[in-house]
This record gives sequence, structure tokens and C-alpha cells, in this order.
Amino acid sequence: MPEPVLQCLGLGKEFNDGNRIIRVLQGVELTLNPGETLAIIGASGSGKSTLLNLLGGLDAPSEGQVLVSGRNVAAMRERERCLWRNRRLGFVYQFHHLLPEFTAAENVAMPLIIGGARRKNAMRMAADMLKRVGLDHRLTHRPGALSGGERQRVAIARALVTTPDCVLMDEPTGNLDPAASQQILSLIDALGQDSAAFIVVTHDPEIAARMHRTLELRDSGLYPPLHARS
Ligand SMILES: Nc1ncnc2c1ncn2[C@@H]1O[C@H](COP(=O)(O)OP(=O)(O)OP(=O)(O)O)[C@@H](O)[C@H]1O
Repeated sequence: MPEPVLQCLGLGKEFNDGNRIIRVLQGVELTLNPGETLAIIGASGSGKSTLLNLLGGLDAPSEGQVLVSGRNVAAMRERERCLWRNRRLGFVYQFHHLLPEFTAAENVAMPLIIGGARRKNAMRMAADMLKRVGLDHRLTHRPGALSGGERQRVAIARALVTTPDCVLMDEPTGNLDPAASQQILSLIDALGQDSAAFIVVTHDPEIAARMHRTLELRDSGLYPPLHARS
């Protein structure tokens, strides 16, 4: 058996809003194998963003563990966690979070440069990656001069440029018109042929249908969807 890319063991998260404890996740179990693609669906407020934050090591669980390559993320020192996040994980958010003052190529090169790569090499790899997402004609454009779909493709290129083990996507088409969504869907399909594992949080049944597996977040846990997809 290959070692899982990511595992959750009895994962729980509660928030204290001052007056009361809000239990969002409880006893969440998940194993994601290399190259596996998973959609997570669930009603608004069911805890999808909370779960993604725990999986990405951006927040610490109240109980249980997130394991990456067998290591407990919460037990890592801050520096090690940052290095792991930079080198092994990619993030794609609903709103692209590109840096407005940098060009598309510079934005994509950023995680490589932060990870210690030489600028020239990083820019070459960024240009290659932008070509793969069909944006080789937009290398020197800043985000403000790109369409919404183009910006999201830059964000995907930035997530993949470090060849991560796992890419976490939060509503990658949530903010796009149907034509731009279709382009992102095709891109996700093409990238799904590569070796990175994906977890996509989505309301979009078309995206969920393209993943190997779909799980639904409800009653604080992850379960097979109640309503099977047509
Ligand atoms: N920092 C926090 N403090 C208190 N409560 C929080 C905090 N973060 C999230 N919550 C609560 O946890 C629950 C789950 O929120 P979360 O954002 O994870 O849901 P979601 O499934 O991503 O929702 P949506 O689909 O609307 O984005 C909500 O009831 C929310 O109010």
C-alpha cells in the first residue's frame, strides 16, 4: 500500500465564540492516497472551510490529528510546517489571492522563490507552468489586467508550480461565469491525470462528478453523499 498523502484521525474542531462552544467537526476520519482526487460537498456552515484550514495546517484541531506522510502537522515546529506547506501543498481559493503589484509570472514564481529557488529558474518554471494552463501570452500581465478565469488559471499554476503532493481547492469556480468555469473544469481534468492528489470543496456537481470520490460534510463528520449523483 502506498503511504497516504494525507490522513485525518478522529479530527475535531470547536470554536468558543465567547458565550458558547460551537462544535464544527467531530471524529472526522479521512485517508487520501497519492494521485487520488476527492470532492467535499456540504451545506453552507457545515464546516468545509474549517476542515480545509485544518488540512492545510492553517489552524490547529481541538482533537485528533492531521497526518502528512505519517507526521502530525500540529506537532511540527512553525518553520517546518511553513516549509511543508510551501513545498508539498498547493492552495487554490475561490478568490485567487494573487498579489496585484506582481505580474502573472512573478505570482507563479513566488512560492519557488520563497522556497529558496533562484529567481531566473523560478521565472522559467513559472513560464512553463503558465503555458500548461494556456496563459503563455499573459506572462507579464498583472492580475488587474486579466479576466476572472485567467486569474484563477494563474492561481492554479501557482498552486502546482512546486509539484505538490496535494492541492487543496476551495470553490475554484465559485466566482466565475459558465464559460470560464468550463475552462477551469477542463484544466482540473487535465491536471487530475498528473500525480498530485486533489481535495476540492465545491457546491458544483460537475466538479464533484470529475473527482474519484465525493464525501459530504454533515453532522460534523464526513460521509458518503446522501443524494447519489445522477
Ligand atoms: N473563528 C470562528 N469562530 C467561531 N465560529 C466559527 C469560526 N470559524 C467558523 N465558525 C463557525 O463554524 C461553522 C462552520 O463554518 P465554515 O466556514 O467552516 O462552513 P462552510 O461549510 O465552509 O460554509 P460556506 O459553504 O458557507 O463557506 C459555522 O457555524 C461558523 O459560524
